[in-house]
Amino acid sequence: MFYIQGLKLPPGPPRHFLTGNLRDIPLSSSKPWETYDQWKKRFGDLVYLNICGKSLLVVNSRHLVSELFNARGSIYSERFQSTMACDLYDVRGGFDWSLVLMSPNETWRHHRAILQQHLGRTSMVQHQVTLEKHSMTLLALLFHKPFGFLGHTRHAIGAMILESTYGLSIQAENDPNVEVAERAMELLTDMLTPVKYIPSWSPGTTFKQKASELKIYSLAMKNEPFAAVKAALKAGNASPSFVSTLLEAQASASDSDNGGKEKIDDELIKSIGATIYLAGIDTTEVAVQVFFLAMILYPNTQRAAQEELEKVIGSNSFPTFKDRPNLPYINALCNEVLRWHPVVPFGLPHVLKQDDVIDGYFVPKGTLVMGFTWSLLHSEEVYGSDSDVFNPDRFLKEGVKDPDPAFGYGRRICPGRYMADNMLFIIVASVLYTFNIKPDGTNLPSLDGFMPGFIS
Ligand code: HEM
Repeated sequence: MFYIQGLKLPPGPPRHFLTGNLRDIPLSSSKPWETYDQWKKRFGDLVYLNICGKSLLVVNSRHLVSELFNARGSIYSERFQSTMACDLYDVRGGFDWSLVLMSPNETWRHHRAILQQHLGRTSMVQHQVTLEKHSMTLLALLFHKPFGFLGHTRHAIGAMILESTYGLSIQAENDPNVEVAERAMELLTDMLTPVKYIPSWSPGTTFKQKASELKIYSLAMKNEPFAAVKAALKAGNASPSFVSTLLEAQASASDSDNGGKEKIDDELIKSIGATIYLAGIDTTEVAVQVFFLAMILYPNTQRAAQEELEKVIGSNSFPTFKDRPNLPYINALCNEVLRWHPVVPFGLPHVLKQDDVIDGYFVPKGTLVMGFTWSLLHSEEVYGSDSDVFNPDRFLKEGVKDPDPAFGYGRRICPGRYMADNMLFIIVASVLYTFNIKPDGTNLPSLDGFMPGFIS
């Protein structure tokens, strides 16, 4: 037992000499949340781990995530800096322009404020035509090559994001902007798998090469689509988009006194534009994959959703956002997708800025604090004893809690959540209206196929 400043650390599994709880972490499990859930049952709402000297706190209740990330948000909103293996070769440096990794400083606040204007609930109306257009393209692709559904949905989400951000039309294949962004994402994912965080991991030449390649692609991902919008504006043929609007605001601010407003420079516009793709593509794609999986495993739910679509939309048109208020079951189904298998099951860790005391326990500065999203969204008290079952009906009941924890916590809550919700809705409604989703052959897919990592 450890005692610091006269107070105990929160409870957790026994630690080994030097490595702490390293061996307890289920790094290669396809269901790591099961281990954390057992710890929750054994130790309670706070579980403390130490991985080779690094403190990790897992928070298991809605009450405590709200207390820490909201009420004490001023000290629970940092992101991890240095100390990780990836920093040795500047992987972080490759993306330090993105607000996802920034400390909560003035620059981060400015980036978030601009992003929230573009992606806030009320701004969604301006993106919906684009989202509807790409959902129709998705249907055509699915019709011609149904087995390519994973690639088609990723392409549709990428096109939705890139067109609303840059106003660029995306080619069906070999689009240069998509290729650059995809390579940057591929390298980043490869280098940030959990195994890379283990200090015993030994950096090698391949890692160094990938790190320098990542830097090149992360810059290209930021610069190239931005340059295309600038050129289109100059030529007078830019489609309206987030970036074109910001560039126009920038031009009008430099023509006049900007009244003390914060400056919108090229670097800021480029960084926010690329962050939208970086943070939005994999997350939304996984949510759509969870939807396909659930529809295969729960055919009665699929039928119930299709019956609602047929009743509300009839047979003469395809679903649009105008239909949304009349589709309670589809909305409940989208919520259930986010709840049943949360895309980021452990949340993105926040870092504690200074020593703190929680419920009489001492928590040291620098602790990585994770809201255990999977557990909050599978709480039997909140969602009932069948919380492991995919059942949209639970969201039709009065007073049931939304799956908000799926989008993180406090000051760092996902600013793209309304966009994600809109993309998920239009894809779910359009696909279910048009197709039956069935397994290939008689074998049902297994729930063991989830990949360990931040995004699962
Ligand atoms: C189903 C889809 C999505 C899920 C489940 C999701 C989930 C999350 C989570 C868990 C976080 C971490 C929040 C925290 O630190 O507590 C996050 C952050 C973020 N998300 Fe999303 N996200 C999704 C889609 C999107 C989209 C479409 C965008 C952009 C259009 C986006 C932009 C961001 C950004 C910029 C951050 C970083 C915020 C910050 O660090 O201040 N996300 N998201």
